[in-house]
Amino acid sequence: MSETALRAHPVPLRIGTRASPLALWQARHFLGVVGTFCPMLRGDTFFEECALSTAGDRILDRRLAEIGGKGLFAKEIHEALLDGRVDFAVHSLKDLETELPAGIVLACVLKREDPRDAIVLGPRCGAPVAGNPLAALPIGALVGTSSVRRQAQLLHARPDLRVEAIRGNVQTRLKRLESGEFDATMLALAGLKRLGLGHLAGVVLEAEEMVPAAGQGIVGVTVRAEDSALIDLLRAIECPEARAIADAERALLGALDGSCRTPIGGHARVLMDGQLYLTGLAARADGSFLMRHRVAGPVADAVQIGRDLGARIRRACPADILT
Ligand SMILES: NCc1[nH]cc(CCC(=O)O)c1CC(=O)O
Repeated sequence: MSETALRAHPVPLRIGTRASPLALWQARHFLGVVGTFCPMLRGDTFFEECALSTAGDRILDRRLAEIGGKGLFAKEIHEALLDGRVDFAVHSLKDLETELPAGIVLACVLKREDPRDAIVLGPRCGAPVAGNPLAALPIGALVGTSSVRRQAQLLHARPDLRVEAIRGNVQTRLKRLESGEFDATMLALAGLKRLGLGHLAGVVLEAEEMVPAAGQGIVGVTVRAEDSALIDLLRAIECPEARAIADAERALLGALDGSCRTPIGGHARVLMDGQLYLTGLAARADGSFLMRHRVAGPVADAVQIGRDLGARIRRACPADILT
C-alpha cells in the first residue's frame, strides 16, 4: 500500500506553494485531505511547508499576459521541485501550464470547488437582479479585471462597460474597489470562498454564460515523475470526476493553443447520465467576436472530447483569434 511505500521516503516531505493566502489555504487543504484518507500521515512530522515567492506574485503592475502568462507561477515552483528543494507542489490548476516540464507529472487533482466566476459589486452598483446577472452594473461601469477571457465575455454581453487591468491578490483588489477606483471586479468564486469571502460575490455567473478558465476551482498536485512512492499516495486520494474534468478542459486548452492574450475558456461537468459535457470558448478581447461550442461524450474519453472540441473551435474561428 502507498502508505507503506511512503515510509521509505525521507521525511519531512516538503510541500512547495506560493506564499499568497489562497495558495497557503490550498496547500493546507491538501494536507487535510491527505490526513483524512491516510491517518498515518497526519500531523507535523511528515510535512513541511515551503512558501516560494514567484515572479507572478512580485510583478503586480503589469498584465499577467505581458510578463509570461500562466506558466509564470508554476515555473519557479517546478524548478524547486526538480532541484529537490521541495518534494511536491500544490497549485491552482488554472495557473498550471498545459504542458508540464519534462520530469514533472500532475499526480493528483482534488474535488473541484465551485468553478464559476463572480462579480464583486462596488458602492456605485445597483442591487443584484434575479435572472439578469449583469443588470447590477450601471451603464458604462468600470470593471477591474486582468483576464482577457473575462473581459471579452463581459464586453460581448455589455458593450457599454469599460474594463481596466487590475492585478494583485484578492485583498488588494477589494481595497481598490472600496476606494472607488473601480465599480466592480471579477474573481473566481472558488478563490473568494476559500478565503472566507464568498459573501462578497454580489453576482455569480453561470459557467455556460461566463465560461471559466480551464481548471478553475481545481487544486492540482505535481511531483517529480520518478517519485513513485509519492505518486502512488497521491493517485489514491485523487477525485476521479475532477480528473476527468481536468483532462477534458486541459486537452481543450492544449488544442486551442491560444497565447496567454487570447480569450479562451473551457468548462466541463459530469452529469447524472454519466456523460461529460464540455463547453469551449474563444473570443476577441474587445468582445466583438465570441464563440461557444458544447459537446458531450463518455467520461472515459475526456481527453479526446477536449481535443476534438478544441479542433472544432479552431476551424470555426476567424484567423485573427487563434493564430
Ligand atoms: N489567476 C489567479 C487565480 N488562480 C486561481 C484562482 C482562484 C481559485 C481557482 O480557480 O482555483 C485565482 C484568482 C481568480 O481568478 O480570481
